Parts: sequence; C-alpha cells; structure tokens
Amino acid sequence: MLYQFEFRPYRRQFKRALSTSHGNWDIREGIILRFTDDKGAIGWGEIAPIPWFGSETLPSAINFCRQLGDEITTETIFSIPSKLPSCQFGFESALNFGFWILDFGLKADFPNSVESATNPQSKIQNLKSKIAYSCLLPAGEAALHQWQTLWQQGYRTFKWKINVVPIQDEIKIFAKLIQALPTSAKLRLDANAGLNWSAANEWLKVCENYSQIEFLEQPLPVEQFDAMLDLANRYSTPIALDESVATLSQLQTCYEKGWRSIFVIKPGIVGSPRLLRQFCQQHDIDVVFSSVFETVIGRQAALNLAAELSHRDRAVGFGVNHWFNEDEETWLENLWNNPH
Ligand SMILES: O=C(O)CCC(=O)C1=CC=C[C@@H](O)[C@@H]1C(=O)O
Ligand SMILES: [Mg+2]
Repeated sequence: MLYQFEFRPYRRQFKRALSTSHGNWDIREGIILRFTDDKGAIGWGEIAPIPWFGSETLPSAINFCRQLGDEITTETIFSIPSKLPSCQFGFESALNFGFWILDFGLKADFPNSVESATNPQSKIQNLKSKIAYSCLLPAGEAALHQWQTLWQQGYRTFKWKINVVPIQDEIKIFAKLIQALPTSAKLRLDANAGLNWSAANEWLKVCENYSQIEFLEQPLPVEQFDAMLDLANRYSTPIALDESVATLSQLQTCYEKGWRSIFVIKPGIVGSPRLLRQFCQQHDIDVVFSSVFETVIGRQAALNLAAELSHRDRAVGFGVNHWFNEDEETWLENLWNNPH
C-alpha cells in the first residue's frame, strides 16, 4: 500500500520544567507525521524521542523522515530498523486510520477514547479491564500543595520523582505527603536510575511501612540489573524497571534475565507496536504504560495500545497535568498550516 507522506518537526516549551534526577527537561521536541491514502483518508503519527532513555535522537529521526521523500509504503514502515524505535512507533501508529483529524476537529472512531484521554477517572474501554490514570506530581515540596487539586479532579494514583533534593530532606517531605494522602491513594516513586545501593535500601525500608506505595521505579542505573533483582527479592514494595526496559530489545533481555516484577512501557520509545503486541501476548508481564509527554497524536496511539495490552488494574501514566500552554488542536492546526 502506498501513502502520501508529510512531516513537521516541532518544539514545545513545557509550562513547567520537569525536574528529575536526570536533570531538568524544558522543551519537548518531536515530529508529527501525516499519511494520506488513495481515497484521501488521513492517518496521523508522532515521533517523540527520549535519547537519554535510549531512543534515537531527534536529528536522526528527522534525517530518516527526510530521506523518505513524499511517499511511503507499508513495506518500508515495517522494515524501519530497531535503532529507530520512536520512528517505528510513529510510522506504525499513522497506519491506524481509525484515528484522524477532520478540519482539526479531533475525532477518533474509538467510542469516547478522546474523552478518556483527558478525564482522569474516565475509563478507556478495552476487552478485559478498564484503566484509570496516574498523574505526575511536581518534585519536592510542591507536591504537598498540588496533590489535593489533582485528587479533586479525580486522580487516585500519583507519581513523585525522588532523588531531586537531598535524601534526608526528601524523606521528610515524603513523610508529610504520605500522611496527607488518603489511605485509598496510590503513590509511585520514580528515582530515574539516580540512587545508589545504600539510598535505594533506605527508601525501600521507608516504603515498607506504607501500603499506599504502589512501586519504586528504576531505583538504580540500568547496568545494575542484578542489584535491582536483589532489591525486588528483599522488599515487599514492588520495583518497576523503566530506563532498563526503554526499548523492546531491553524489555526482552530483562525478561530473559528473570525480571518478573513491574515493567514500565513507554509506547512512544519502545519501538514497533506490532512487535510489542507480539511480546505482550506471548508473556504475561506486569505492565505500567507511561507517557513520553507527547502530543495528543502520540498519546492517543499509546493509549490505544495500553487499552489493548493492559490486563492488570495498573493506572496508566498519562495523567494530564497540562504540560503545555496551548490547546492541543490549536497548536496542531498552527503547526500544520504555518510550518516555520
Ligand atoms: O509515567 C508517568 O507517570 C508519566 C511519565 C513520566 O513520568 C516520564 C516520562 C518521560 C521521562 C521521564 O521523565 C518520566 C519517567 O521516568 O517515567
Ligand atoms: Mg520513570
């Protein structure tokens, strides 16, 4: 099958820089793809790399798009190399013509799927279960002042970045946060690979006292897999791998090396949805789907995958904390009609 192909690189300033133990992240850069088939139907896709997680860089994705010219076939799409995982995701997603934009009035042929993309407690319909949303809290003390607003919006699961301030101060803030949160709330801690063995044990000893802690995400660097496997066996608080399983080949490797706790999957950078589907159908793994702070195009494609492949009641990390200032559709219309 042959499609007309167009693409637009984009840059979007976050409303608030994202503080993680990787450092601060201010700008989301990516590429929006548009396919048009021989009947004029339109398919949209998004390439949203996170190089420091192990995906390709934006320049390499742009170079890949440039060398394609203005036509593309399904054969080309399904032969995109695994060294371009965000491109694999973006191009395969654009083939899903069930989701299109008519005159920039966002429309999808999944009942209520767009509505569910913003309402935290709405449920994405899927075959086996319904999914709620988790929302990222601001790092540090700010979390104490933000969680109530998000709770009133309907969120019941929150994620809080740790290793952003010195550990003793952070544990004091954590104690205030966990005391303030209702007992029915769930809290995820994300260290972004920034702890050492001693600090990881210190955090896990603290977490042991609180049933609201759903998991500790990526406590140690990617190369310390054995140590994380050891932690997973020592404590009752589950460990979730994120940076360690950023691409499909890493996911397969960690599974083969015996990981059976939680896998955080970021569809936007993991690679081919077709190959991910095969892996998740072959292995009954405990998955949390997570955003790459993409636009509504990549988000909807990722949520459709999450709805299809989630089969445990794990909230998806796509809570809308309004990362960007502009309204999505206005932004997209401007990007497409006024390419700079
Ligand atoms: O998973 C979520 O709840 C939201 C997404 C999220 O936390 C992240 C997205 C992209 C990069 C990281 O800063 C961060 C993560 O480490 O999971
Ligand atoms: Mg993470």
